[in-house]
Amino acid sequence: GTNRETIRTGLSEESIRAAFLDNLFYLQGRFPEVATLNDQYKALAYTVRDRLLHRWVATTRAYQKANPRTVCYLSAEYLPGPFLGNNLLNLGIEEPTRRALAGLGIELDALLEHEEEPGLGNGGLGRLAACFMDSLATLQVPAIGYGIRYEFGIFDQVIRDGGQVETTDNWLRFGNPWEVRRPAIAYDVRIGGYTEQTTDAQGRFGVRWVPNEVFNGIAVDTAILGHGVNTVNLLRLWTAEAAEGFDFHAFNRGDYYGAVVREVRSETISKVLYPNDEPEIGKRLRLLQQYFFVTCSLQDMIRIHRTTGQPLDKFHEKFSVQLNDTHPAIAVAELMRLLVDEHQMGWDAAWEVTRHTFAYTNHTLLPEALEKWPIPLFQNVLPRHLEIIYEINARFLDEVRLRHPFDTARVQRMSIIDEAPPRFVRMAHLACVGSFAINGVAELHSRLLKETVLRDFFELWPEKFQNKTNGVTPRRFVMLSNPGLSRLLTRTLGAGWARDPSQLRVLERHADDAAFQQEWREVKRSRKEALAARILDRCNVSIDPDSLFDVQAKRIHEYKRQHLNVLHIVTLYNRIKFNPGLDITPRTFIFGGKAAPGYAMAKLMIRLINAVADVVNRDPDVAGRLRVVFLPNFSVKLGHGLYPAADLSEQLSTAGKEASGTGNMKFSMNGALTIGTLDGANVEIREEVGADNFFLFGLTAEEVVRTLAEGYRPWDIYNANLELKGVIDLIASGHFSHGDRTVFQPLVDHLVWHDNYLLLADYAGYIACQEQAGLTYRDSRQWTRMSILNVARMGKFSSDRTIAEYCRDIWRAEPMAVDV
Ligand SMILES: CCc1ccc([C@H](C)CC(=O)N[C@@H]2O[C@H](CO)[C@@H](O)[C@H](O)[C@H]2O)cc1
Repeated sequence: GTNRETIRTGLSEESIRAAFLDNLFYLQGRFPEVATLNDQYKALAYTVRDRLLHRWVATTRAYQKANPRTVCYLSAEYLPGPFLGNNLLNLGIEEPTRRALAGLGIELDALLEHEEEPGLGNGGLGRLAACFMDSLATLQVPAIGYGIRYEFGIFDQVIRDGGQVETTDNWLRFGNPWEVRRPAIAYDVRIGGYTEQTTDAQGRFGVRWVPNEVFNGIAVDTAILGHGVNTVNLLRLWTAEAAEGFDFHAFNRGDYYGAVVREVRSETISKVLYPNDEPEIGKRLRLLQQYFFVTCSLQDMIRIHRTTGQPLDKFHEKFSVQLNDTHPAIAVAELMRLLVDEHQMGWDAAWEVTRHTFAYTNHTLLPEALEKWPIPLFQNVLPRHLEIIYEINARFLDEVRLRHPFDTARVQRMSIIDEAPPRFVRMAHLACVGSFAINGVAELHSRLLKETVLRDFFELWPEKFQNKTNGVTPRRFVMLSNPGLSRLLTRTLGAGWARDPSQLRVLERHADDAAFQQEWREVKRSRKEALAARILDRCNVSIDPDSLFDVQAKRIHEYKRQHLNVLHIVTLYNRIKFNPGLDITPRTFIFGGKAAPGYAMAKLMIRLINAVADVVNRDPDVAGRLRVVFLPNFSVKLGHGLYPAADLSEQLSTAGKEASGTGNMKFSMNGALTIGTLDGANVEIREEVGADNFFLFGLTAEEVVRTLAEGYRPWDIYNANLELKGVIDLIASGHFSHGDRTVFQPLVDHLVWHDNYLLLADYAGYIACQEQAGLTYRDSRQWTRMSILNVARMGKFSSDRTIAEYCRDIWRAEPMAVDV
């Protein structure tokens, strides 16, 4: 006789079971005997969603009442991962739910496995946004995440004949129980057209923008529940629709295409995620996507602000808006347009509000990744914004000239407009001029930003520059992904570590305790066995859980140097071929990662990994001492099984190229040791865990610059290092490509003649460091000690610490408890 109340909100096994059966019947129209896996999953998802909803409503009500300062995160990408497991964890009902379902003969893990994840991002930047949303809610900071609800996310990767094949990510085919469509929250999005001067009744000059196309942005909301709190923050993603859908008149004229063309054109805006993690110049749809979600988000913030009754010139006191890289940077011009054109604010007053509203995070130093839009395209899509940007730029350059008279070169370098034909809008410059804070995502990266790509801006505004070293949420990446480790930590330290990871330090005193070490190894072992089972099932490759699991999982990119990892594998292979009795530490090399579809060298790197795997895995001389696996379709969900099972985490980027990295943190938090360069957050991980507990190799960022500046000749290294020459020649010989010497020629040629990312320069150091790691692994007492110390000292890399710093130093936002 559970009453209505508990069926919707009860957290007990009984009420969850009752609610599940209720939803299976009333929402899925099924009874248990005929329910499909998807029916069961949806019924459970709605059951869990119900238990979020009253917290969601309570949070919204509390925010309306208290009108707190609110953080708005503008990101073109979010990689939240599957929701069910994380919501069960944050509600603290995983066990009662598992029992409730078991009572009906249903495996919770089967439903967790069934869930499609929203792949609305490419990699690090998108996942960081999701970790930030988890920490903002867990720290009870009022926040809204704004983005795009792509109908098709990052492609699904299939490996066919050793190569990557992209297939459409139809993640919404079964619907999405976690989202709530808000048709009443819709905004006009104007595109193209022209502008004209106007004078209003009082004779005041203004500008009218006459667009040649208008469509709508509709809000689709997802609840983001914090861990162990009542706070539910909003992830508001915009979907595009035609202002007027079906054109009946066209239909009556028999012009059926005409009847639907507007619908099709507008829907295209939020149809698909751009699968590249570096910009492609001049993609009109990409600019449309960026403007689309920015204007809907700013219009939504202005609507919320007006409900508080506060005047618009206090907008920046209500909202702090973070620009997640330059992708939303058009927001600086759009807020000016809304304040000046739509709300008749004077330019100066509007600029005061704007420059105190935005803060900008840079996520990459790669020059080719800094977005700039050709002016003709910009003029065509956003004519009014171009005028506003010209005005912002004119006033900005006046300030630069004041500070640096006669320094025309500096003025040209700093201008938001790149005068090189066809002339471009530099989005990073617009972001810097329109923001009160600019930050990098790791100490080294933030320093290099000030010394290189944003040096001029640092010299002009040193007070704007900050560092905010990235972090990851320990909820998804330890508690959810590694419950065995989580239980061992809680039994040893109490449960406080999940909310305050600095408590992990207490583990140091257990690092040499034999019994604890044994438990520690069993936790890792069980995850390695689970991953081995998954790899056997997915890739039909059997791997030995006793071997050293050596893992590199991240987007495929030359600066991340997956091919340096392959050079090590072929080196070991050659050593075995040369001396079959060689006593090496058995290793299993596991790769995961997608390549941008248009990035030929990255796709060739995937081909090389699979080609080497084919040969090494069935070469009798190797006799199982080496195994190579490319795990297809790396995603947040696949990461759940990978991070806890790794012994060694590969962080091989050329120093100065990886802004931070976040996978490095997830591996280390799960007890993997890191082999890496002094790049990005590796530097700080090594500082925290101790140099003795980190396998370091490679040139430093300064040495990289010097080596390239002094004229780098990889050919000489190739010829001087016989083992390296043997490795490269074997690849070039076609040994891994059925004798076909042409397949990997481009990669080999690039290495020995250009090697922009200094693989050959770092090769010898890397191989020696790997030998060290292999030897250390044999001393399991020493290895386990290092593993325990790594976890003990990873507290800094919780995204809670990162978010607390953003709140203190940039957003000036305070936590606000919510009672239900
Ligand atoms: C326009 C295409 C595009 C898409 C994404 C990006 C991102 C900036 C790439 C990215 O994901 N950067 C990664 O951001 C992480 C979070 O801060 C860092 O940890 C990684 O080092 C950085 O490569 C650039 C260009």
